[in-house]
Amino acid sequence: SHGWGYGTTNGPETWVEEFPIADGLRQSPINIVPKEAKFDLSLKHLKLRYDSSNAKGILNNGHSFQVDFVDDSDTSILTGGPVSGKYRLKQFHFHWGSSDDKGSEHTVNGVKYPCELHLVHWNTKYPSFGEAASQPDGLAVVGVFLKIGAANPRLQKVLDALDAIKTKGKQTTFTNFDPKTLLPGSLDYWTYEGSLTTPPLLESVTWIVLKEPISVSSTQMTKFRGLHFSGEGENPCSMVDNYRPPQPLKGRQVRASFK
Ligand SMILES: NS(=O)(=O)c1ccc(C(=O)NCc2cc(F)ccc2F)cc1
Ligand SMILES: [Zn+2]
Repeated sequence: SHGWGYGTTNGPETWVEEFPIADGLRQSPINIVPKEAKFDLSLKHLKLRYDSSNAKGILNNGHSFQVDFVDDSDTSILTGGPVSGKYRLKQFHFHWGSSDDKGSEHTVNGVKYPCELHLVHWNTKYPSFGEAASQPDGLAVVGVFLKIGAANPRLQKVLDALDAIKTKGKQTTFTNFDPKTLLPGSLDYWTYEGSLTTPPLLESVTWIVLKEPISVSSTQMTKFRGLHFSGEGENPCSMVDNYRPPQPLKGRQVRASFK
């Protein structure tokens, strides 16, 4: 069947047919222009408190791979930053390119990074992720750029698990992992009101994009590219270029937590 994807016949330009919100007023990702971002003194520092024992499993969902977390208690939460209340970590995943010159969803002054990490959190004022995902203040996603440089040892445990989830639908246990180890030294961020970057493209995300990238080596990037969009026994289709291009700002203000 012809589910959404990133190919020529089911890619981002076609999503509006089934998900008309694709042309909505607060779509993501966007191009971030640092000079046009407004420093906002009222923005608090980002507080991320994660419990490594909440890591549960790692899954190839046919669009990316994600590391899922136990989210039945407030042990891995995001507070502060641009949000009020507590947001629980649900999963993290990545978007990447077929070559090192593209792959991120957000861009900075039009520059694409080879990869972008998304840490997905939901507002605990709602009973579940699914409920929160349909509310304007339901989700908070922290975006982290990956830049080609020295191999990043913090990524290794994730990358070593990919051989076990090569094809769509495969999953395996993934425990004792603290996603804080994937964050850069500075938590300076840009923030704006946006959406999920994949269908159903719901406009429920407060985006928190960190200014400082983390490193990844070209060799490590080839590990991401070894995954398949396709299932076992199907025509093999490399999982690459699973990014949506930047969307119109439509009057939104991007704020900066730093000068
Ligand atoms: N790239 S991103 O960080 O913007 C992003 C984060 C999460 C999801 C997601 O959970 N999709 C499935 C899904 C969406 C719902 F809205 C409700 C349930 C559900 F499983 C999609 C995109
Ligand atoms: Zn994402």
